[in-house]
Amino acid sequence: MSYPLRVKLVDVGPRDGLQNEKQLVPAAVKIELVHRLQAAGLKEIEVTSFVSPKWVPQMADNAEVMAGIARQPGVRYSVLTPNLKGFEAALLSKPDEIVVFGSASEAFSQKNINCSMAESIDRFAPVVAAAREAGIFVRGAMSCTVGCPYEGEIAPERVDYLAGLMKGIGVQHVGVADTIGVGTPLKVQRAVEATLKHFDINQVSGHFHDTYGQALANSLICLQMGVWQFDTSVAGLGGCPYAKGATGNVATEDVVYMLHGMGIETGIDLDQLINAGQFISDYLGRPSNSRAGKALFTKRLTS
Ligand SMILES: CC(C)(COP(=O)([O-])OP(=O)([O-])OC[C@H]1O[C@@H](n2cnc3c(N)ncnc32)[C@H](O)[C@@H]1OP(=O)([O-])[O-])[C@@H](O)C(=O)NCCC(=O)NCCSC(=O)C[C@@](C)(O)CC(=O)[O-]
Repeated sequence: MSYPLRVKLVDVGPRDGLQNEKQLVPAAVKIELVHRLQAAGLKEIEVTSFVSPKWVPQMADNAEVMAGIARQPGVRYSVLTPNLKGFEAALLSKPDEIVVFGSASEAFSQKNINCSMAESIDRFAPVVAAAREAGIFVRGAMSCTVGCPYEGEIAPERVDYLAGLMKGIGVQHVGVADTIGVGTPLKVQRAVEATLKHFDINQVSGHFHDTYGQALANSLICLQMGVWQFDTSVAGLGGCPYAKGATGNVATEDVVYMLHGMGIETGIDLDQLINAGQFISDYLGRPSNSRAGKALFTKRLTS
């Protein structure tokens, strides 16, 4: 079995991780989290989303957070933009990358962005065109590629269809997301295979929530398929407001621990990453969801 020599992780903690928090997290805390993540060696951070504040109040400080970051050369800062209004607002914050987000499930598309899959693509098309015209890289997040909180299991044909639509409007990279963390490795493999009909292996990443404890196994099977880019969330923060019961993304610390243990480079300093996870967990007043993070932090205290 061969594995990639190097893996790129995008920490989505400041956006996906915090969007579902009931208490408003101050912009200064979000900015400090971004600073700690870049200090730990993360080269891409999903900072915030330019969505409706009525839908996701936690992200209402998007411009303030983007403006407050002391940007580090070599680090890419990405933001979610569901429509032209969001893109135009995001543009003022000079993101390196924008993310349009669609779903392989019709029901989730309606609940999350208030439109059908086809309508979402019509909305994304001018956003993608404008971003590419402005020289901004475009990623597409594909939600519910194995399971949906409203429709249940999702067939790979739905992923094939969505990936084809994303490709058709000029999206440059897609994330195969298990939004509610129900996927198991062979189902995830089929979703990735469906995506690979439209995108090159270098244009595909995995985005796995860990609700059922499958996210590391799902990441591993992707690695075996040659996928080398993953979204992860420091301290395993997260959940989507429109996917009730789903827990956070796989913890960045757990993925880094696994990858380093396999001899795969990430460029991330695990000690500093654990500090970042501890910082946000302390702020939120609850333990980190990262198994490796907790174990290594306890070991540090007792040695
Ligand atoms: C898409 C909309 C806006 C449609 O929402 P809508 O209500 O259908 O929008 P609308 O066009 O009818 O406009 C209604 C109001 O919203 C405003 N509006 C319209 N657009 C914007 C905008 N961009 N920014 C700020 N305001 C906006 C607009 O100006 C208007 O304001 P009003 O006249 O009533 O005062 C809404 O459904 C929305 O914001 N949804 C976002 C939901 C969300 O953020 N979900 C979480 C992210 S996805 C996710 O987490 C999954 C992912 C990516 O991580 C991968 C995975 O795990 O699956």
